[in-house]
Amino acid sequence: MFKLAHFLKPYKKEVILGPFFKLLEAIFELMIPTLMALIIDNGIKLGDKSYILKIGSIMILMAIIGMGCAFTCQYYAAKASQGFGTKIRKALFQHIGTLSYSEIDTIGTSSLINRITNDVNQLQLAVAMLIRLVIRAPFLCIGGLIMAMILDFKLSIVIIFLLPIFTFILYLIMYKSVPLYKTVQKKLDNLAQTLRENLSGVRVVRAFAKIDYEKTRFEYSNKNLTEDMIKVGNISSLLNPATALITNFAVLAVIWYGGFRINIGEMTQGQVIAFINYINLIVLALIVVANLVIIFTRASASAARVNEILEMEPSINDPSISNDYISLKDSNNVVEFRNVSFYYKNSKEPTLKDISFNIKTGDVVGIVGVTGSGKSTLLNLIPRFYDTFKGTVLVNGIDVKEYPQEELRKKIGLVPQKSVLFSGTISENIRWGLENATVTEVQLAAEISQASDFIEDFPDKYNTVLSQGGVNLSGGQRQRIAIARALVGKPEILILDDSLSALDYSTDAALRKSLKENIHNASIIIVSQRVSAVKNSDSIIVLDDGKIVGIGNHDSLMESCITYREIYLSQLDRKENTYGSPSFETTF
Ligand SMILES: Nc1ncnc2c1ncn2[C@@H]1O[C@H](COP(=O)(O)OP(=O)(O)OP(=O)(O)O)[C@@H](O)[C@H]1O
Repeated sequence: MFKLAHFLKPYKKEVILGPFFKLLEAIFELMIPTLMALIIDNGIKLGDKSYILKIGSIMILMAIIGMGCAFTCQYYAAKASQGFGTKIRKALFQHIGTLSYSEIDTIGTSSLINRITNDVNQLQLAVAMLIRLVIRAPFLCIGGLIMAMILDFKLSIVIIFLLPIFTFILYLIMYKSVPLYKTVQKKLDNLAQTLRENLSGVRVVRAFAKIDYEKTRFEYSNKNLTEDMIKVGNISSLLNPATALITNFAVLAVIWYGGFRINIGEMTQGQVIAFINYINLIVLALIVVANLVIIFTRASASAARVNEILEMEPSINDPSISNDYISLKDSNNVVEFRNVSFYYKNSKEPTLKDISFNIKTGDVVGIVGVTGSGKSTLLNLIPRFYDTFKGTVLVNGIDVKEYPQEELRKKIGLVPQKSVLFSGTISENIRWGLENATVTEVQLAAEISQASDFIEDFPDKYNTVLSQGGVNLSGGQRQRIAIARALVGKPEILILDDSLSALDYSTDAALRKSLKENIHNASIIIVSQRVSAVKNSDSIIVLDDGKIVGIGNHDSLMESCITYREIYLSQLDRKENTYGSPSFETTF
């Protein structure tokens, strides 16, 4: 937790003054039982109304000042803890932005969300408690003991006996419950993961009639978490009855021994009542201390999870020296792979094995291969979402590792397999590709991507608001907006990762024709499961199990590459059966 302390720096004043005001309140609170004793012994007993009024007024005044102190402390605690949380959330968010896919894969998106929300909340709570109670509770405990000793030293032996028994019980409860809190945190991650998958995939869940299966999965995670929570709750619930029992025994002992001492004139009734109040004060303060330990233990587990992210070094960094020369074109090969091999962190087998090929300026290159053969992985190496294990990826003849990432990615227009749009209008979504794009540029990109027709049909046209990332659009419409977003930045390399899959054959063909007619300076890489989508490309790369098994144009591959021929013939049969004739296999 100490590693996160610097986030509290801007709140030095609040962190110092908050506990100070709480301490003042505690001092007033400590004096109340003694003043009560005075009222009983000197006011009520002697029937001295003016004395009762005088001391009563002092008590009321102290209560009002105490309230003011408590309020001020509360204000400082809220300001510091909320500010602290906001700063950590911001730092986490920014740092996650610098991490590569590899680190994000390792932690998992749900866990990242949980850490930014739930874990930061735990830390906020700990800071609020630190300001409000960390000094007050021990002060009340020790102060209560001193006041009781001043009141009557002999009777305070009861408290001296009470304290170790009470501390032992607290220790037992915490010993059992604290490790469980750490497990609970992990199980919360699992629950969030299940929930996230379920909610984001709600359509698939329904389409596959998997509601019952998902229900069982959710119930399992939920039950798992609930069981641990109940265990923690059961253990913690022992605290109150155990405390009450011990306190009541202590009060009994005070009344018995105190009564005896009143009889022999060594104590007054007021003092015994004040003594009982001090016992309650000490016990309550001890319970607060126990809760503080629990809160801080949970917070330290959360702090470790937050620190894990903040200390995670991004595996992909910009080069340390500035490479001004990279704006110059260095080669005829826009993209080149030289003996590239790649592993995912958690896999034993390489996903890509010794890949070499090059793409010339203005070329249209298709990549085909069965599912899982490594097509998307290969594409992800071009914008350097991952680093190669062996070999080099070059863009314009320069190793991608020598580019500042932003510079490199500006050259590339990527349309991912799953079209991700953001809440906002259609034009805002397209402008993601080029912030300052003019209306004409946005419209042109939409026209090339065959999106303009359906956009114009919406009453608000380009100002149509996409709710929740475009759930109000069809899959094909989302894909076309994603393509327009990639096109508007006029990339040097346009990558379509199976991003025409949701289009019908005629729109697919029209889109490819439009790309060919309008995009002249860019090289285009098209990954597709459909051979028809890449058949007329300048060159086609055939991937099988992470290896290139063929490169060439359609005709040469039909002759030389068995895998390509098999894929083509299997699709030809299917298409003829389904659509009658392969008449849309035009353009590239
Ligand atoms: N983030 C990841 N972590 C670990 N393994 C991964 C990851 N992404 C993909 N893989 C694995 O790498 C292999 C290649 O996956 P990739 O997505 O590149 O295939 P693909 O050819 O694009 O498949 P598809 O046509 O189905 O999209 C698969 O075996 C997959 O399980």
